[in-house]
Formats: sequence, C-alpha cells, structure tokens
Amino acid sequence: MTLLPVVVLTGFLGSGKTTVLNHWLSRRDDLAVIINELGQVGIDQALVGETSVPVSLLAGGCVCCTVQGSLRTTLRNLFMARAAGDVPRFSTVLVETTGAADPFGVTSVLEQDPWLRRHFQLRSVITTVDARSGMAGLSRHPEVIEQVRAADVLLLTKADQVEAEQRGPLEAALAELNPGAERRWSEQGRVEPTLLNRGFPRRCRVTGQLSAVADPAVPPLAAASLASRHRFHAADLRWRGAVDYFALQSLWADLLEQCGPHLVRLKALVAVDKLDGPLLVQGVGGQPLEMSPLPSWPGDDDDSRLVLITDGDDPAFPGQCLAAFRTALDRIRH
Ligand SMILES: Nc1nc2c(ncn2[C@@H]2O[C@H](COP(=O)(O)OP(=O)(O)OP(=O)(O)O)[C@@H](O)[C@H]2O)c(=O)[nH]1
Repeated sequence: MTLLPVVVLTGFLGSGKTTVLNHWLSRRDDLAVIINELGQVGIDQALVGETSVPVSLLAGGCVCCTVQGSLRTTLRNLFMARAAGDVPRFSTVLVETTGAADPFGVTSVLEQDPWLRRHFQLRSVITTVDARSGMAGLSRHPEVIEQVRAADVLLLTKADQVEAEQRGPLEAALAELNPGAERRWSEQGRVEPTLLNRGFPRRCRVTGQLSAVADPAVPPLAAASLASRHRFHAADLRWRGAVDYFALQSLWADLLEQCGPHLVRLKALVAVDKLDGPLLVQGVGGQPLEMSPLPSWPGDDDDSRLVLITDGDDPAFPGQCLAAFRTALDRIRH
C-alpha cells in the first residue's frame, strides 16, 4: 500500500509557520492539516484562511509531549475518513507544531507507532527561522536549536525586515548547526508549494545537548543556550463585549510592561467598537505588536480571546498577567 506522506512544519513561536501555511493553503487543495497550539482557545485555527481542506486542531499542549497521543488518534481518524470518502482525497498531511515543539517528538510518533508506520511516512521537516530576530533569536531558546537541527529545509522568514548585511552571519550560523539542510529566504510566507512534494533522506536524531558534549565543532551559541533551558507557560482569556480602540492600547502597554522580557508570544482576536470583524493582535518577543482588523470573525466563534505565552520558572506568571489585563478590561468593556 502507498504510504501517505507527512510534512512537519515547525519553527519557534512567532517565526512565521502559520503565514507560510496560509500561503500553501491558498495554492493547494490536496492537503490535510493538523495544527497544534499551546493555548486552549484556538486562535491559530481561526487564522488559517478559508479552505476546503480538512483542518484538525490539537490545542492545549505540545504535540511532541503532552498531546502526542492525540496526534496518533488524529492521524488515524484522518486516514479512516479519507478511506471512507468523508473528506477529500488529500495527498499529503501537513502537521504544524507548536513553536515550543521538539520536532523529534513528532517524527518519533510516526516512526514508532506500528499502525502509523504502515500507513504514513515522514516526508520532510521544514523549519521556519525568524530572521528578524537573527542571531539573538537563535541563542535565546534551546528549542530553536533543536528545530534547526531537525530540519531538511530551513525557511528564513521575514526577509522583508532583514538588512542584507545581517543575512550572511545568520546563514553561516545555521549552516554550522545543520550543514545538511537547504536554506531559503521567504517574505510574507511566500514559499513555493511544490516544496511539500520533495522527500529527503531520513537522518538520525542529533540533539543540541548531545552534540554540545560530543562534538567539539558545535557552535558556541548552541552550547551557551543549553545552559538555560527555557520553559514556556500559556494562559488564555475569553470575553464578550466590544472595547474602544484607544482605551485598548493602554491595556496592551500595561500587559507588555508586566510581562517584560518574559513575553514570548501574544495572540488575540478582539471585538473593537465600530469594527465588523475582530482586531487581530500579534506579539513576538520584544518586537512591536502588530494589529490588523479582519473583515469578519473567522468561523462561528465571535468571542474575543487572547493567548499569552511567557518563559521563566513560574507557570502561574501568564495567568497573573492576564488577571490584571482582565481587571483593566472590565473597566473599559461595554
Ligand atoms: N514582516 C513580516 N512579518 C511576518 C512574516 N511572516 C510572519 N510575519 C508576522 O510574524 C508574526 C507571527 O507569524 P505567524 O505566521 O503567526 O507565526 P507562527 O510561527 O505561526 O506563530 P505561532 O503559531 O504562535 O508559533 C505575525 O504577526 C506575522 O504577521 C514576514 O515574512 N514578514
């Protein structure tokens, strides 16, 4: 029996996975997509544009560990639905991991589960690297190193915001971390969708950790980053009722200040006075918030919602930040 190919799209939080995924979905209708999110409230799925392809959401944990079992079940269900003709006969499954994922935790599911091994085959691991955060982005979180090392193809995203002289050092660092991977630059998610058809020889796992010990050639940035393995914690908020745009701005400022350097990712869909659709708010690390009004609410769910992901030792921290946000929100909400 022909095995169904699986492509894993990984890359750190906010590095541009969903943007690339949307570009591919606008050009291919032969995919089935599995989206994994750390938060419970499912904003990523809402950010995937109108599509006729099956999209499954695995929320509330990381597919490389806590929701690994759900990935197995989702893949089986997709296979069965395709065989029964309940979904279009997709040719490729695309798994978008959370930005904190260890891609090997995903690929090992395919390699170790006997049933999945008989029906699916890993075709490639494609990793987005946020070129705007450059070398600092590579060294801050060890997860990035793992994702880079696991890649068959490295997509250097946000090329529109990267100066020519910054490109060389970043490419050199990536080549050192993963000499076998192809590197491509991309702007606004524009990556040739035929990339999904290409297979690559499978390689053994090489972790940043092991190679830092065993490989004297390991770049110093990889070794340094392992000294402080970050933890990510997510908290969500949902509410109803529109708010004034300008009053909302001061809430973001307070939230960013409270999170300080611990802010890793922020995503929100917010009902704002005089707008038909929600305001999409996105934050990545210390980069300025991006705000764009959407023409309409995606799907049936028109609750405002916010996901906050922070790093550090305190799992309660993002929840505390959102509690303060909620209190301020209640003052301006109608
Ligand atoms: N200027 C610019 N911004 C980009 C590009 N790609 C993505 N972005 C922005 O970067 C932010 C994060 O992009 P996403 O595609 O949501 O990143 P992601 O990796 O899916 O994020 P998570 O799912 O939270 O890990 C958004 O605000 C995007 O608009 C790009 O090529 N250029």
